[in-house]
Amino acid sequence: MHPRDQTIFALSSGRPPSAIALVRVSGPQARRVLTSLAGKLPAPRQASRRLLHDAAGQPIDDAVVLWFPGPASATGEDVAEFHVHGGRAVLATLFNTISIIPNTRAAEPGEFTRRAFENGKLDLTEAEGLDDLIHADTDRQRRQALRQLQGLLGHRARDWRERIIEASALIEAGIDFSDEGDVPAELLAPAVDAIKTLHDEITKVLAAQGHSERLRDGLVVAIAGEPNVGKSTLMNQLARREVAIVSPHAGTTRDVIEVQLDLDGYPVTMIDTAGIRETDDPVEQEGVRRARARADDADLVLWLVEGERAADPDAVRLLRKSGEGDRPEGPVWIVRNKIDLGAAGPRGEFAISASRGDGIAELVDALVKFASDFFETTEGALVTRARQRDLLSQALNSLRRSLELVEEGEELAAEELRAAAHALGRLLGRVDVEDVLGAIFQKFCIGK
Ligand SMILES: Nc1nc2c(c(=O)[nH]1)N(C=O)[C@@H](CNc1ccc(C(=O)N[C@@H](CCC(=O)O)C(=O)O)cc1)CN2
Ligand SMILES: Nc1nc2c(ncn2[C@@H]2O[C@H](COP(=O)(O)OP(=O)(O)OP(=O)(O)O)[C@@H](O)[C@H]2O)c(=O)[nH]1
Ligand SMILES: [Mg+2]
Repeated sequence: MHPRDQTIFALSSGRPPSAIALVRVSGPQARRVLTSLAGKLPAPRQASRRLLHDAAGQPIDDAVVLWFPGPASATGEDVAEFHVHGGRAVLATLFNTISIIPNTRAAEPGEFTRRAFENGKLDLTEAEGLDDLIHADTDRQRRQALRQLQGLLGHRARDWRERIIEASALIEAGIDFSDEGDVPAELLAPAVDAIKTLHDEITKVLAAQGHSERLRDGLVVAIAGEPNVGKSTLMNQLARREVAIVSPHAGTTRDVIEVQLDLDGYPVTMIDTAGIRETDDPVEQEGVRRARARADDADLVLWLVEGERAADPDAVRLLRKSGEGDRPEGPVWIVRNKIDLGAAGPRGEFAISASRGDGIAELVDALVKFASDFFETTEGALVTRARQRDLLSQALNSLRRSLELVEEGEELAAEELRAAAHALGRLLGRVDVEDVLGAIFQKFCIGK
């Protein structure tokens, strides 16, 4: 039997033990699974309380079960759900009992969604949105993912694809009409207009993307500076817990330490690094190397200084020196720590006491403002991944070439339109799916 025809099951809720666990079953045997464990088939789409039994007739658990006959189910197949007590032994017995029913097996990551996709319940952009929604940590990430799950990009892409195919039909009709050589311009005018409008619309959607791809994994802010200035203390203050070791001993932090923060809905990865200095200790040298690398990649560096000392401009410049390629040097904020000891820095610096908490609220406000500027144009963005951006750009390039060709009355214009439609077909997962499906679904959670 083909793996696609097997009935799959998985724990769709979090790790046991949990108060309640949801086990989903999808495929042709879902009905049999449900009736053999829970007795007579419950009414479709209605919660029913049942005592579940194993193959020997022994009780497993007091449960709630649901029956979604296909195709009106999340996967498009027959689906059974078991809402059980989320203990390890309950789940082990439940899985055992299901798996001895022929043609059933444990689901692979993303396999439920893959089946939903294959049964036309969602397109590829919607499946990507679903995965993002499951991994969303902040409210803004959630809203962006939900827009995608609801098909906002998918609907636009479907509409563009249809209109491109129509324009290409117009051109082909024009070419057939003229027996030889050049196609009369007035015949092609409607197609030209249509292509121009499409080109404008796709350009706008791409331009409105902002940093939406970054909203998925967050803004990176690195805390850097010389040893012992209080970087780890600041990190703990921002994280509101003891993530990093603090000690009066210079060279305490060696590894790069990360915490995920939710700053007013903006996801921020805060990084604490080893104090940067010349050292003979090879372990510390490696720490300094990592600190430099991460700070160099960060979207923002908080450069911590203490006491009366001015920030060493050379050290700061060195940190951000490798603005190689097209990446500009990123911003650095000077943050003066330990102001409780009396030293006040020049204006334009942040002044804090990481250990007492002075100035932290102001620093956090500024970070929120920075994040909100960074993600400003992201609100409402429809494009959230490189895959989507690349395919839209390809469609756009093909449209532009087809416009040049059609204005010359060239037959090849239709070919370029077909390429544009093809790129949108790939975006939706209508064509050439095999190479992307594995890559997308294997990163999904089990049970989704
Ligand atoms: N218990 C439970 N909760 C869940 C899910 C689930 O599968 N089970 N979901 C899993 O993703 C999400 C809800 N998504 C769902 C999507 C489609 C259908 C469904 O039955 N669709 C049918 C009927 C549509 C209708 O009548 O509204 C269909 O599309 O034909 C159900 C849940 C989140 N919560
Ligand atoms: N008085 C005062 N002491 C502070 C403040 N912030 C940190 N310290 C102290 O400064 C020392 C160094 O703090 P850490 O946070 O470990 O410094 P670090 O920059 O992470 O040091 P390395 O990891 O070694 O580079 C500790 O003894 C802290 O308690 C502050 O605001 N005021
Ligand atoms: Mg430290």
